[in-house]
Amino acid sequence: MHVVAGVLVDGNGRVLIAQRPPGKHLAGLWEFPGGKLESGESAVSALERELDEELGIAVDPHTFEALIRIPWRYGERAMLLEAMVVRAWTGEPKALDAAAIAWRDPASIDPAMLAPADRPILAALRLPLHYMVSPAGATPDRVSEWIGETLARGERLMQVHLPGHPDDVVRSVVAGALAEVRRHGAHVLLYGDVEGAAALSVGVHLDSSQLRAWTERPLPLGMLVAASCHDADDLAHAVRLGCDFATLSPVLAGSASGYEPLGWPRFARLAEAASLPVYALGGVGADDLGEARMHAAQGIAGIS
Ligand SMILES: Nc1nc2c([nH]c(=O)n2[C@H]2C[C@H](O)[C@@H](COP(=O)(O)OP(=O)(O)OP(=O)(O)O)O2)c(=O)[nH]1
Repeated sequence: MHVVAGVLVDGNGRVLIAQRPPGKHLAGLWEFPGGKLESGESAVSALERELDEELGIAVDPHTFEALIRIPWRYGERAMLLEAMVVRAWTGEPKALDAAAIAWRDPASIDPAMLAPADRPILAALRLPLHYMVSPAGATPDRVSEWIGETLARGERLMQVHLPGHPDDVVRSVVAGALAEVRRHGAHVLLYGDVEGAAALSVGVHLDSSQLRAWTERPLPLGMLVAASCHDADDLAHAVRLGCDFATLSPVLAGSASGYEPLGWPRFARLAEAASLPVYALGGVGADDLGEARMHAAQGIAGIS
């Protein structure tokens, strides 16, 4: 079953969510308006029709922006949920089919109120285009400065990785920067340190062996959990753990750990098959963002 969902975004960055009516599958949960493709219909035509039927608005399908594709399974029911961003329409959206509709800032939506397959859509909406990783080999002092410089450049998602330094030193670097990080509405993730992340109420980035070792999400919803993935198995595991996002590497350059570069076509196949936002990592820089977005990436991850 192929389902399309439209994420209407208004001029203030709020999105329209709709509550599924009583008697339907997932009744009472909130979703993005849309529905199933009819036979012979393309995804964009289906969305145009559904937005007319469910909200009474007219849209130009040429303006839709691909957001994320989520393969999902509700028991026996397997589906592909394809989400597209819609920024322009005519008419005032009305709840013609939904129990209710509401405009919300994505940051204020509780993922638990959404249909489960929509939680990765919310994650894709909230996450930025860049995931910045602290410079390899930097000292703790240098990483403290790097956090400030990175925030000043407008970046909002950062991983602190200080290999070879004790956990308490890394934690104090992050603790010292936390007020500034929060003031910017940014997020920081500790590499590999679940306990430290829980203590500081920040995110954690799991390495591939931790990804295998955990059997459930290591932190509550609201604290970001990310994972380093290299293949389809890793990505499937990250989805099972309920990770908010993953990095998939190496895309262009080989890695020190001996992985062969995936190349963009294989990256795209893996990212599309994964039900979570995926950042491209490994040999990619700021110039590759367009290429990455065309290949199903949430954005690019890296050091500079
Ligand atoms: N429309 C929509 N459906 C979603 C979302 N998330 C999600 O899990 N689903 C599921 C719920 C349903 O099992 C399926 C879509 O079914 P639907 O009932 O909305 O489809 P439809 O409008 O064609 O409805 P109908 O003919 O069954 O009345 O996808 C979402 O964001 N939007």
